[in-house]
Amino acid sequence: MTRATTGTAVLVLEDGRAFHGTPYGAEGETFGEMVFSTGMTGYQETLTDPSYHRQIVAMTSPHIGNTGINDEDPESSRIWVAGYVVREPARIASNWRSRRTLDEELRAQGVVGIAMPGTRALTRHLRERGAMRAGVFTGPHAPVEELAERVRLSPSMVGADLATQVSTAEPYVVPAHGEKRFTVAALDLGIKAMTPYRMAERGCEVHVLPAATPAAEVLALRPDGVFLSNGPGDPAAADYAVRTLAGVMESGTPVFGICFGNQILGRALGLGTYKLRYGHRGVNQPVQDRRTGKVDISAHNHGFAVQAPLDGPFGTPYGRAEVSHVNLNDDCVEGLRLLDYPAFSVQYHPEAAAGPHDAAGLFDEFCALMARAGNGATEGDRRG
Ligand SMILES: NC(=O)CC[C@H](N)C(=O)O
Repeated sequence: MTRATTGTAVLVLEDGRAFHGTPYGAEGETFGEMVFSTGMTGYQETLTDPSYHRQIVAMTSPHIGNTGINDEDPESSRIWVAGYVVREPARIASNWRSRRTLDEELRAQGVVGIAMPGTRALTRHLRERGAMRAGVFTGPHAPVEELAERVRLSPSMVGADLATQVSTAEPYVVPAHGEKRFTVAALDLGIKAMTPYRMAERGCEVHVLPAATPAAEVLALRPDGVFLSNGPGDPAAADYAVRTLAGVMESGTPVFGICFGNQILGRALGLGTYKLRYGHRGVNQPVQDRRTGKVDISAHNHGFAVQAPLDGPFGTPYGRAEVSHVNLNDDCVEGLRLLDYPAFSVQYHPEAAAGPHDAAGLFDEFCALMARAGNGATEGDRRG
């Protein structure tokens, strides 16, 4: 049972706007970039997604915590969000898998949050004014203008290198389910557990590597393909990953990237990245494959995007490339495909944790790319 909400809490934005409510989760104070997620389901996956490191997440779905917390759905070993904002916490957690309440879990992991009636007003404010920093303060607090000043002193997301802070310290292997077909080297820039799982299901043995692993160490595994994961922070600050990818691409190894990985591939192609006004976070973003016209409803969590020409193929150091997918809400780049090199990437989340499974076929496409490149056990195991 969730405790009765007592006491006061306030959410303060860097522009001085304040929202009042009651404490939810741990008491104290926290700072981060204020973002909102429109997902109606999947709060457990959202909370444990390393891409949310240093972000305070507001849920637009008004009732959060209904199914409690289970031990199967976390996407990593801890909650990563810097703070949590909900409208109305569920008073009862009810699900056969539930082990404890969301409130208990937030408290146990020291995550400061607020329950407040104004989540709609907050979301509209961010949509109009754009992304900004925020702080949550529980208990008796200083005047709002003083708190806003402290928020303005907290670090910005622009220029933040965060992937190295969330990445695995040591490499580890996720074995293939059934017969092994491919060796995949996955650069962990903030990887979610479901991602290597989706590849393992397709016969990939996935070697998950720390974010700053140099190309020579990646290639020493003699991988059939290299995967670049999602991750937190500004892609413009992750030069080490761009360098690693450039080294990998000199070898001709197939590449697949998602989210942060799409941005890193974009940078390796010589493209720029920029901060979106307020980003895409949720499980119902319409993305169109420009080759087939097919629309996937997809899971998103990104605040930056790649700047690329939409009017046809363009030149890169690896031959021609094109924008493969666009978001139908705002036309932003949602995927890149190289035409003269076996590499592609998407800005969204085919691992679908949480979210619809429309884009799961992209993992099959990666396997097909590795098979076509003449790698993998299906082509005869040449590596002995
Ligand atoms: N989920 C992700 O990989 C996010 C990528 C990047 N940090 C962004 O906000 O755009």
